[in-house]
Amino acid sequence: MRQFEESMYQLIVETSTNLPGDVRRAVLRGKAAEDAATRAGLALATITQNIEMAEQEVSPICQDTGMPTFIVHTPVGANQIEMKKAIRAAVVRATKDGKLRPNSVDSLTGANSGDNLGPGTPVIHFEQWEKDAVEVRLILKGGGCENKNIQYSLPTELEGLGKAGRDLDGIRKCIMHAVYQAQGQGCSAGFIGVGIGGDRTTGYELAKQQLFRNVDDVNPNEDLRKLEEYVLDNANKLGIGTMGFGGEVTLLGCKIGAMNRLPASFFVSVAYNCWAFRRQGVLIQPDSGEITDWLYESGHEVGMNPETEKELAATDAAGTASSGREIVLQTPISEEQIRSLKVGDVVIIRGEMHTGRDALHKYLMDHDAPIDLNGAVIYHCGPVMLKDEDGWHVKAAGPTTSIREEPYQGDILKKFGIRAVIGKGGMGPKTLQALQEHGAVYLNAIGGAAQYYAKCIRKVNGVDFMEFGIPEAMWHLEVDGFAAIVTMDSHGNSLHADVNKDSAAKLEMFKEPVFL
Ligand SMILES: O=C(O)C[C@H](O)C(=O)O
Ligand code: SF4
Repeated sequence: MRQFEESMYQLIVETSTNLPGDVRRAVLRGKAAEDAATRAGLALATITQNIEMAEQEVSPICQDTGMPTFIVHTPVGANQIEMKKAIRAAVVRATKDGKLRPNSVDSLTGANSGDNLGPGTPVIHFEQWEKDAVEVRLILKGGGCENKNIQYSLPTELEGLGKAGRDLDGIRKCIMHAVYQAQGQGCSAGFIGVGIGGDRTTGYELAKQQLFRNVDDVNPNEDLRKLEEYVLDNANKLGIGTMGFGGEVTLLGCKIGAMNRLPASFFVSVAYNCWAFRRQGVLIQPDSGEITDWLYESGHEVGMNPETEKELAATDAAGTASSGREIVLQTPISEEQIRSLKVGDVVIIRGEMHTGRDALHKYLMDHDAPIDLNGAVIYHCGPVMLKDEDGWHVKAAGPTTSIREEPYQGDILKKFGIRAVIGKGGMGPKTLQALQEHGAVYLNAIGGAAQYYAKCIRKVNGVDFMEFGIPEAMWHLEVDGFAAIVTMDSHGNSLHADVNKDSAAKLEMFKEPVFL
């Protein structure tokens, strides 16, 4: 097994940087179904471009490289202890090389271990089988979409859908509701894995297992096949759209599995995965540890932007077409400039912005900021950063889910004079009110487009709070050409509130029984 560690390293790099062929095809199908001259069309064009960039740069598709989860099948007698050591070593090396973000955080102290090792991380499951080869599958599922997983206990009462009973139709309602409740926050358009039955733990495990199925496979169980097709067709009628911008494409894949349950329990567990659906697998020759086969079609075979130049032109056109306006904002930004912006405007940011997420927002509530934030732009982002003799470099830097900062954001805006917040998925009424009172905007960047945004960062001007760990530190970044869409303005308008309301109304269309 000399080569096993190297093989695991290759598996991690491939999974993090090169989206597999079946997933790419699903994204392309979504793009074809969406009107290019809309906000969702623009988002999909950015996503496809980002997928290409990640492959070319061999850098993370999304900065959140998730919870590395390895599922290993071994022949009887294989040394699992050695394999575990090799997997952990490969994880450490991939983290050092910027292919994985340091993502293992002490739940009590908040300390980041820095190398992705820690109690419970990475996740490694072993199972024996009677074949000669070793099989390793890896999924890198990010935190934002993980937060959108949901588990239902039937019978239950569902918002908009009424009673969901212990039958196929009750399951149908749960799945439709699961897609609705995720809105754009798990970086739709997404893929869902559903586990029917089991207990609370094995139900979620089964849901995650479904994510290892090929996007284009056909469920051998006739009832489940019908349900998968129904959900895929109908979830797209909810109008949530890519990034929750509204539109035709909300779901790209639906896979459902069933297992036995206890008489008293009936769980439907849903694992929501973003479009950055990173999973791969390899077959390993057990003596040498070398890779003999990849389990999913390589992304390399499925080009995302056959006519990149034309696409880019179309993207720019779409950006302006969606609102008719494209506005350059140079930091620091004045209140007057902000007040002139409306939902739908595309802004291009130039100057300095500052990253800040969970740890920083909590801190700023009762401390001073290390720099002057008057007129500043805060970016909800936990980047992948590497340091060499020339200083820090940004390897991946897309937005994180903003709603987590809802309890703090309004107060912090006012306290420090911040004029713009960039993130994804939108924020709630408290922030909307503060935007109006103080004169600020919420800008939605395209979730997962970590290479696309990293390219806009010209220089790392500095960093504060390194003690929070790389993703949570406050990075001061010099940007140019950083495009984002105004989705909440200073006049009380919120695209997110509108899409939420519209999709809630549409959800009610699915109230009547379908599977009797
Ligand atoms: O942690 C991140 O950078 C992003 C996260 O996956 C999210 O979707 O919010
Ligand atoms: S930021 Fe979006 S694309 Fe990245 S892991 Fe989170 S949910 Fe997925």
